[in-house]
Amino acid sequence: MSPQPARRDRRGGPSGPPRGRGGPRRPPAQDPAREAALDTLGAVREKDAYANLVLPRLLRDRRIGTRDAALATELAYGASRTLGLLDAVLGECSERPLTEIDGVVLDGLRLGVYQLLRTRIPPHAAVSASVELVRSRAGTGAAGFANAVLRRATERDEDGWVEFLAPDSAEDPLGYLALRHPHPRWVAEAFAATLAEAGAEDELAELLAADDARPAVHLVARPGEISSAELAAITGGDEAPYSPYGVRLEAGAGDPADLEPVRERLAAVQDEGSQLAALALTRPQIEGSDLRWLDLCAGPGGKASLLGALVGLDGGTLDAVEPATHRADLIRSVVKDLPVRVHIADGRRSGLPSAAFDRVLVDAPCTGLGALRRRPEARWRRQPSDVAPLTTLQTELLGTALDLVRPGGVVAYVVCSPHLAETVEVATAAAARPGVTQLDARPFFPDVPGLGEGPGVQLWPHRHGTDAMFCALFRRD
Ligand SMILES: C[S@@+](CC[C@H](N)C(=O)[O-])C[C@H]1O[C@@H](n2cnc3c(N)ncnc32)[C@H](O)[C@@H]1O
Repeated sequence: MSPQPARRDRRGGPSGPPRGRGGPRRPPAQDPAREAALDTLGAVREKDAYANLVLPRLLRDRRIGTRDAALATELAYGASRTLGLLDAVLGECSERPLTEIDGVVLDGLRLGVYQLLRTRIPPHAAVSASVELVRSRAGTGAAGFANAVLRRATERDEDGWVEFLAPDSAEDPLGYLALRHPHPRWVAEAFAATLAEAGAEDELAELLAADDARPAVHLVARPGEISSAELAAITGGDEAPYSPYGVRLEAGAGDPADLEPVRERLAAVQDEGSQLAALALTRPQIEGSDLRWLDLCAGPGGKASLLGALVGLDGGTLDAVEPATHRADLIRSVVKDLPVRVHIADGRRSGLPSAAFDRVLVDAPCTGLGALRRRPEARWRRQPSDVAPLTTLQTELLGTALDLVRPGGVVAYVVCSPHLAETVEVATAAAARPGVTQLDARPFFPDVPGLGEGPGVQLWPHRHGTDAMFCALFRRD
């Protein structure tokens, strides 16, 4: 069944106010969860803010209680993640183009459609709460418009809308899946290309579905301070399957920053894939000294903290380079009692001596397409044009790392992305340099299944429950 045509106003547009005009305002809605979610979407849209930084601050500042906080989180992160599907539904239900709808009204509509499609909130409650929210921010006329649009959105559930709006799954399977598990098409294409390289193209649906789910939180136990078994017992989590320092907590298990071992800096939040990539640098045997390690792109310090603790156990040191001052400050705060020296510098010209380091990590700036689960709005913000400048920087940073490592030493090139241009292509170009040998990284991810043909390792959310980290290892001859 196709949606009903929208009721038209005298100018021939759908009912509702023109941009920026509203009727008399009612007192603010008493709905702290939806208000916080709406303000989060507003900050993401207007200020390019990160939902997962804005919302926790709002919840704290407004002293929003646990139940409302859980609802606000579900709505703000869920709507940010599924934006492409929500806008496709709204595009069908509103005769006014979405670009002509006031931002705050559009965000209210997105939250409304999200509730209709993805929550158990009864449709009449989802519609009336969203309409009241719009009324409180944009007036009575906007509320009438929102009511008309959302009523049309109630005509189908999520499956119904996907079947109605998506391309035919036989003719355009990728386009279908990109709407079914909301991802921009170019991102789904990049994932499909990497899976196809590994002969695993049939895993795309599973990957996109995993990427569409709220991830578990992973903790890392600081080596020498606490074991993963102790950390799991204290936090009620489970020891991670692959990282000897990892603990997995249930998704939505509360704010991990409140956990005692995290407050006491015995543990930190770190995806298990990041732990594995950092550990891979430490595992290849090297001859001679092994006490001088370098993290060339270190902010905000997650891997520097793990590597600093490990090299410190043997009396060694880690140099950590980061050009952004505020991120260098974050590194300093997490490595306080570790043998780590922080340098504020561009990794390509840090002034550090060549051929001096035993092990070098290049955890390069990247598109972050491997961590879309954790950054709700990121998939819609990233653009294909972001890739080329990043691959240039990645190539330069990896080249510098290969100059800074000593003969016989090891370099790990790591990105949180499965995009072939950022992974295999950068690694292959580096391996072609004279005096550089790419190692098969798979043995340095012991007991991790599904690592493919090598020599690089690509982790996946649907296979490993980690972010889609890529790691390539090199030895300087
Ligand atoms: C993927 S993040 C590193 C994450 C970090 N290793 C961790 O585990 O917490 C990449 C970092 O590289 C930094 N960066 C950007 N350009 C850089 C450059 N030219 N040289 C060194 N670092 C750079 C970014 O500011 C960012 O902090």
